[in-house]
Amino acid sequence: MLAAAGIAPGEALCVALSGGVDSTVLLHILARLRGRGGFTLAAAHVHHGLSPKADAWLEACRASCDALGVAFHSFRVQVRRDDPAGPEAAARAARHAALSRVPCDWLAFGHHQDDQAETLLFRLLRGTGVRGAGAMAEVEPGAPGRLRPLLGLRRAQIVAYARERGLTWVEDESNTDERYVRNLLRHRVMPVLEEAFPAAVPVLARAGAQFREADGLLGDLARLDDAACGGTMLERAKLLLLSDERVRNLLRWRIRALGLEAPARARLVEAVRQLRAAPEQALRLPLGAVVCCTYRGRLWLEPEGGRAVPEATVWHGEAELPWGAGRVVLAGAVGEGLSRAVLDRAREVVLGPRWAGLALREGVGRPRRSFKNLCQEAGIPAWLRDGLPVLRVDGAAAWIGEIGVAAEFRCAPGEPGVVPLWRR
Ligand SMILES: Nc1ncnc2c1ncn2[C@@H]1O[C@H](COP(=O)(O)OP(=O)(O)OP(=O)(O)O)[C@@H](O)[C@H]1O
Repeated sequence: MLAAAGIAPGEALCVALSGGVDSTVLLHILARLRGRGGFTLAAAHVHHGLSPKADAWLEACRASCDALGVAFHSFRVQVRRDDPAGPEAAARAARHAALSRVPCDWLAFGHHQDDQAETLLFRLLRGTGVRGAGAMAEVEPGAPGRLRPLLGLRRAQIVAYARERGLTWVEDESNTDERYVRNLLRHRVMPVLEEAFPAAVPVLARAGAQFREADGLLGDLARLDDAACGGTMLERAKLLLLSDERVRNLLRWRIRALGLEAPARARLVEAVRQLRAAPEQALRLPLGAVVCCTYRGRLWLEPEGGRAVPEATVWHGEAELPWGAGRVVLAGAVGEGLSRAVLDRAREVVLGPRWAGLALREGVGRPRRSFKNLCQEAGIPAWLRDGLPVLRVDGAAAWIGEIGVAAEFRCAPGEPGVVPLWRR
């Protein structure tokens, strides 16, 4: 398995050592393989301070490492018992954050096949999608990567190994809420399941591997659909040519690519329904941590609560300026856009957001219209207005993204001009 993970000679492995039987056995096996595997070995223990035995666990881990000549790291983390996520989840988050600071190429965990089967069942019963049903992978590339070399072994095999070799380990007596449900599953449900289906554990573990494979394929499909729909800003019309399932899969994939949790299925179902029901309309569809925005044939995701209003930048003739998550390209042209001569004569040209009292005259002889009126007429929804780029020339609005150029700045036929293009 270590070879299959692509562990190169000289790479640093670190066992996440709780002091329980699983990670203690893992430590012993890896210590024996050290010479042949060509990797360096260390272990790290996280002291959560939740149990009165926490100090003893840390010392037991240190002693196991000393006996094997394995470098030992320990971390003390603060876990609030009243954490809104619950002490178990808070401890897990703090533990994983601490472990990811260990200077190593791979962290090795002691999860085994019974853990895998329980994880899958637990997640299915709590409600999960294909991603969650994939449970735990043997190899998770990353920095550091994660390995679970014991995933193919049953708990009983691990305990038998530990007994045969006279290893000592500590027992975790914690019984907080989530543990309680997990323990119920482990001690009451699994034995009944195994009585009826003797191969329940390996079968469930295999199902996890199949879900993981399916999840990988869904990711591949989303990547293809994303590219076909235009990449960064999706083309709504192309997106709607896909089946509902593929649109949902693509949105889910995009949300995860932002490092966020995918929303509940019902939310995605509703969002896709609304996208189809009003294919022309500007929409803001809540999807948990993000909002799916559509406007004029484009579709994109924004953080919930909207994006920060982009900052103003002075223009010194650059070909483009950053604007929020996108940019404004200022392309040279003839007889089009803003008059180059007028811009060159200006004391200051700034790309920034709208300001109070902003108004613009679209044509010679036409009245100056307020920003609000211009937006209303152009059908620009209120939620999009703070994010519109405005080119301000000596205090006057010369161009507003999605609206256009002011009459007094417009380039005459045959004259050199500058055409601003907002690329999101
Ligand atoms: N306090 C700890 N310090 C270091 N490693 C730990 C600690 N607790 C658990 N681990 C590592 O995590 C593995 C799984 O532990 P356990 O089953 O208790 O955690 P879990 O909460 O079910 O899993 P996970 O943290 O992956 O969600 C252990 O075999 C061990 O490798």
